[in-house]
Amino acid sequence: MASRVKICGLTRPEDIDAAVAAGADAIGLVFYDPSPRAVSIDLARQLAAQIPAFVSVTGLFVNPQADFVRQVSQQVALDLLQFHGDETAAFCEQFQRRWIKAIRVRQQGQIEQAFEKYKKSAGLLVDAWHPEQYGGTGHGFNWSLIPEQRPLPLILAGGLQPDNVAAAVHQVRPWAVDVSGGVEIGKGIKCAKKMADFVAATRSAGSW
Ligand SMILES: O=C(O)c1ccccc1N[C@@H]1O[C@H](COP(=O)(O)O)[C@@H](O)[C@H]1O
Repeated sequence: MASRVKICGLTRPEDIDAAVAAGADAIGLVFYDPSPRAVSIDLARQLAAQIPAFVSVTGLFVNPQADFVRQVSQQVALDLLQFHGDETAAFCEQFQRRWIKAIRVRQQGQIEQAFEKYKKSAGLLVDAWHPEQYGGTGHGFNWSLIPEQRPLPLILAGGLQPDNVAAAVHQVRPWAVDVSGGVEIGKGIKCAKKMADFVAATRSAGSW
């Protein structure tokens, strides 16, 4: 198996084209207003329409109102919902869409508990813990907290960049890696070269 690549927090049409050309398997659009990477529904609809078949589109939410998730889902061609806040499993399940849950890791045993709590998800995303931010911090965490036994696909995020993603893939062997800040030249402004280097470095880590 080889780790898939999701690039998150795109806000510009040219960055979508560059991410697709780089070989990203999935693109993430942020629907969380405080984020500098947040997109409006109108912009998201345009960006999603640019994405070709077999590259999936994920919508990222943080503690959203259910009506807002429904409104976005009706208007934007999303393949997957990503919940990055304190949402319960029951909340995430209500939309008749495939979903993944992100957790912010800071202690032993937390990931094992989340596998159980979110067992109906399509994957568990593990990100760095931060006292004030829900994600997109550019910080990593101690990968040795990640268990070998994984009842769900594990998506590794948090501070990944072209220079460390191969080591991350070697050590963790995640189903997928997810990057935002590590391929940017400014918040929400992606760099085509960094995205290409990130995908190439992930692929260079090989398969197992
Ligand atoms: O990108 C954001 O602004 C964001 C805001 C709130 C929650 C999550 C967010 N992004 C996700 O965070 C991880 C790690 O990002 P980074 O690579 O460390 O910058 C990733 O899944 C982003 O999609």
